[in-house]
Amino acid sequence: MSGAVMWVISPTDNGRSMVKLKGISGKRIRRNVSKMKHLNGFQVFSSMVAHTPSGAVFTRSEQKVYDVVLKQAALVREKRISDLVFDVKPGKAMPASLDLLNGAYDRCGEVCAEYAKTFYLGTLLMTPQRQRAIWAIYVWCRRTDELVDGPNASHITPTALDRWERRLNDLFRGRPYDMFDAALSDTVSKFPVDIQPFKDMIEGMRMDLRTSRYKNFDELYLYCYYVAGTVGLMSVPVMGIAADSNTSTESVYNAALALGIANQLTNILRDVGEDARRGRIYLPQDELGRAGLSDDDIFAGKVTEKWRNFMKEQIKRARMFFDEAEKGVVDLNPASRWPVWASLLIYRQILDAIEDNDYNNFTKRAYVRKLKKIASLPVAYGKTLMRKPRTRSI
Ligand SMILES: CC(C)=CCC/C(C)=C/CC/C(C)=C/CC/C(C)=C/[C@@H]1[C@@H](COP(=O)(O)OP(=O)(O)O)[C@]1(C)CC/C=C(\C)CC/C=C(\C)CCC=C(C)C
Ligand SMILES: [Mn+2]
Repeated sequence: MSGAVMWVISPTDNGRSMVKLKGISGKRIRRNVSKMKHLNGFQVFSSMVAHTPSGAVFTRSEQKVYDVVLKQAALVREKRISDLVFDVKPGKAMPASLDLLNGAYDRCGEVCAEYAKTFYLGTLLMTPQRQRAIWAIYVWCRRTDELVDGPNASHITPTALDRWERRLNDLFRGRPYDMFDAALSDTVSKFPVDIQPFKDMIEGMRMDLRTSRYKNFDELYLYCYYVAGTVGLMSVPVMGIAADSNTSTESVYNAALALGIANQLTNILRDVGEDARRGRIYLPQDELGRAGLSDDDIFAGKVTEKWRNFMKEQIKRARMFFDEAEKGVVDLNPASRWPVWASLLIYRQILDAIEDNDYNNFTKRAYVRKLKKIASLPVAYGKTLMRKPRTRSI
C-alpha cells in the first residue's frame, strides 16, 4: 500500500491508544495534520481518530483524500523536469478520424462556452492543446453532474451510475462511446491524467443518491472532494506546473483540491434554500445543532441571529479553503493561471454576495453581477503576472 496513509490504533500497556501513522514520513504527516486542523477549524486532532471494536485501522476523510493527492502527485512528479514535459504526445489518429476528433473538441468548447462563459474565456489564454483538453474534462464533469442534477435526475439509479463508470473505464482504455467521450479519451491518452478522480466524482453522485444529510464536516468534506475537489486533481496534469516552480507537486495538488472544496462549500452556502426545497441539507448536522438550529429551521427559512452567526462561521471556513488554494495558483504553468484566478476570484465573491443579502440564502440567490465578473478578469490577469513562485517549504 505504498504512499497510503493509515491511522493504526493500537492499545498500549497503560490502556491508552497509540496512534501510528503508516505510509508517509512523520514530518509530512505532522504538516498535513496541522493543515487539516487549520482548515477544519472546528475540529480538534483527538476527534480525528476513533476506536473500532476490533481496535483496527481506519482512515478519515482528509487522510483518504490525501492518499489520492499523493498518488496523483506521484504520477506527474517525474514529468516535472521541465515545462516541456506537459507537451502533447503525437496523436495516433488517422486524418479522417482527426477531423472527427477536432469536431468533438470544438463541440466540447461550445458546451463549455454555453454553461460557463467566463471560465471559457479564461481558457482561451491556454495553449490550444491544453484548452481543448480542459473543455473535454469540463464536458465529462458537466454530464456526470447532470445525471443527478439535470432533468432526468429522478430516473437515475445506482445501476445507471455503474453503467456510466463502465463507460468511463472504456474511454480510458481507448474505447469511447460518443464524440464527447472520444475527446476525453484522446485527452487522457496525451496528458498524465489518472482515472481515480473521475471514479471518485461518480462516487460523489452515488453519495447524492444515498444520502441527503451530512453528520459532520468530515462527511461533508468527503462529499466536496468527490464532486469538486476531484476537478482540481483532474485539471492540474493538463494545466501543468510552472517550470520554475520549486514547491512540491503534492502541495500544488493540495491547492487544487482546496479550490474545488472552496467552490463546493460556496455552492452549498449559496443554495441552502434551493436544496431544502428538494429535501436536502448539505450543512453539517452537528454544527447546526451546536448553533441551536435544526432541519426545521432550515425548512422554515427564517433569517435569525442564530442563522447569521452560523453562516458567518461557514463563510469563514470556505474562505480559508480559498486562501489555501491561492497559494498554489502561482505554481501553475503561467498560461494556465488566468482561468484559475478568474474562477477563484469570481466564485469567492458569491460569499460576499451572501453577506450582502444579510445571510438570506433561503429565498435570495447570491450571485456575482456581470460587471463584477468582467472587472475580475483583468484583476485575475494582473495576478498571473505579478507573483513569483514561492520557494520550497518542506
Ligand atoms: C481552470 C478551471 C477553473 C478548470 C476547471 C474546469 C472544469 C473541468 C470544471 C468542471 C466543473 C464541473 C462541471 C463540475 C461538476 C460538479 C459540479 C457542478 C461542481 C460545481 C461547480 C460549480 O458549478 P455551478 O455553480 O455551475 O454548479 P451547479 O451544478 O449549477 O450547482 C463546482 C462548485 C465545483 C467546480 C470545481 C472547480 C472548478 C475546481 C477548480 C480547481 C482547479 C481548476 C485547480 C486549480 C489549481 C490550483 C493549483 C489552485
Ligand atoms: Mn450541480
